[in-house]
Amino acid sequence: MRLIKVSKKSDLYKKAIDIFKETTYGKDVVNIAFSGGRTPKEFFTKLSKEDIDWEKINIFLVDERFVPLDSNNSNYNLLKKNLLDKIDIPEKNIHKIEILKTPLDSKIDYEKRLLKYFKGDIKFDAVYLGIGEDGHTGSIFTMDDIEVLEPTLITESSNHPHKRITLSMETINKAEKKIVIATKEKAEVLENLPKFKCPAFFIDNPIVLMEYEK
Ligand SMILES: O=C(O)[C@H](O)[C@@H](O)[C@H](O)[C@H](O)COP(=O)(O)O
Repeated sequence: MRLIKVSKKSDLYKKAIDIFKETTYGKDVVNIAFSGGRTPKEFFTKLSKEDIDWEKINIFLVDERFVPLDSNNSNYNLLKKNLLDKIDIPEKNIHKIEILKTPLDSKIDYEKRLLKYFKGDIKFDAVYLGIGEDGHTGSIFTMDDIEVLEPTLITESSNHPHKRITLSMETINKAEKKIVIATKEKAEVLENLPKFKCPAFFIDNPIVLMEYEK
């Protein structure tokens, strides 16, 4: 694990942007997956103001709640409002998790498109992750969820609303970079990860951007 500690929230997002830019250098096509939740909102807003060649960036979702895409609870909607609507990116570069008739339909559809796009081997250049107070990441909530070897899975948790479609830990871990953005409220969870071995503990070699309380 690479731990980068910063004392200000704004530096947390600055580091996340630096890594984003580093990831794009020298590449003709870049494939990045973003998570939802509250943490990335400001990161998306700041990222939208950067000088980035969006033509070469393909944006995917790490996870999605099974709610209409224009709902305030949709991860795609968060990404759209705070980043996609503010940048010049071709529609074909945006790979959302479509909300179809059932979560299974959505999972199958996303997985099919991922496999087609990555020609069978789903490897992102970077995956941006958050961490829940219970140690979940993406929408991977339980130890059983971690074991799934398929590229995506459907999950649910009594502590979190909505069924979810999420990349599996297997897929997340194949990414070249796994970046975890942790605001200071998450310091305690991060500290306890080795003890409780919750899903976020199983991210392989992450870059953890952590805001610490001064
Ligand atoms: O859809 C989601 O909720 C997420 O992708 C989830 O994994 C999130 O990253 C963490 O729960 C942290 O959420 P907060 O940033 O809201 O604390």
